[in-house]
Amino acid sequence: MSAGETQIRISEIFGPTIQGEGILIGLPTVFVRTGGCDYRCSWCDTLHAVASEYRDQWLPMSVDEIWREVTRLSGSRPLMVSLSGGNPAIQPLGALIERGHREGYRFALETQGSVARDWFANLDVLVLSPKPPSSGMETDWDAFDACLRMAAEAPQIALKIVVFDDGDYAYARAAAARYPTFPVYLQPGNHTPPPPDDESAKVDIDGIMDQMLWLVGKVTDNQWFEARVLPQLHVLLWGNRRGV
Ligand SMILES: C[S@@+](CC[C@H](N)C(=O)[O-])C[C@H]1O[C@@H](n2cnc3c(N)ncnc32)[C@H](O)[C@@H]1O
Ligand SMILES: Nc1nc2[nH]cc(C(=O)O)c2c(=O)[nH]1
Ligand code: SF4
Ligand SMILES: [Mg+2]
Repeated sequence: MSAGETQIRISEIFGPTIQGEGILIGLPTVFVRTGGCDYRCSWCDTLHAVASEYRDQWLPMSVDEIWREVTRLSGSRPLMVSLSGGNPAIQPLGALIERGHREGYRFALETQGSVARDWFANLDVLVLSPKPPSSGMETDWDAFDACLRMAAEAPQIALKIVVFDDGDYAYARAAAARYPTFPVYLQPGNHTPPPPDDESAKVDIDGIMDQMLWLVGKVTDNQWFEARVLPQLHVLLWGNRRGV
C-alpha cells in the first residue's frame, strides 16, 4: 500500500448472487459490504457489519485489493456491483466506482439516506431506504434531501422501505408522497433477523409470507397503485445465511 492510499473498511465481498431486493431484484450482482453504520435499527439483518463488537472482522482494504476480489468473483465479466453495509456512505467509495466504471461495471448503492457524498453523482443506481418508526430511528429529511441532490445525475433512484406494521405503512406512504417521481418498493420486514454469530439461524418463512400478504392487502385496499411490494428473494431462497 502506498502512503496516503484510500482505505475502505470492508465487512465482506461476495457473489455473484442475485440481487434479492427492490428495483434490481433478480439481477446477477457482486456485493461489497462495508463495515460500520451510523444507525442501529432494532431489526437490522446485518449486525455483523454494524455492531462495534464485530469491528475486528472488518478489514481496511485499498481500491486495488477490493477490485481484485470483485474481478476474481465475476471472472472479469462486467456486472452490477452493489455497495451495501452497514452504511456504505460513510466510506470513501468514489475511487472504487471510477475504477469499476473504466472496466464496464455498474454500481448500485444502498443507504438509509443519512449521509450525502458528492460521489453519489457517479452511481448508476441509488437505493434510498429511509427507516420507518419500528426501526427506532428517526429520519433526518434534510440529510435525505442532500443525498438526493448529490445523486441528481444518477440514472436511477428508487425508494425501498421496510414495513412491519401500520405505523411503518403510514410512514412509507408519507415518504413516497414527498418524492412522487421515484419508484417505491415496499419490503416486508424479516422479524427473525440472524444473530451475527449464527449463520444457520432459522428464518420464519411462513411469518414473512403472512407479512407479505398483509402488505399486499394494504396497498390494494388503499388503492396505492404506484407501490411495488417485493419480498427479500434471497431470504426466501437461502434463509438467513450470510454471503448470498
Ligand atoms: C442491511 S441494509 C444496509 C444498507 C443501509 N444501511 C440501509 O439500511 O439501507 C440493506 C437493506 O436491508 C433492509 N433490512 C435490514 N434489516 C431488515 C429486516 N429485518 N427485514 C427486512 N429488511 C431489512 C434495510 O432496510 C435496507 O433496505
Ligand atoms: N442477494 C442479496 N440481495 C441483497 N439485497 C440487499 C442486500 C443487503 O444486505 O444489502 C442483499 C444481500 O445480502 N443479498
Ligand atoms: S441503517 Fe441499514 S445497516 Fe444500519 S442498522 Fe439500519 S438496516 Fe442495519
Ligand atoms: Mg441484507
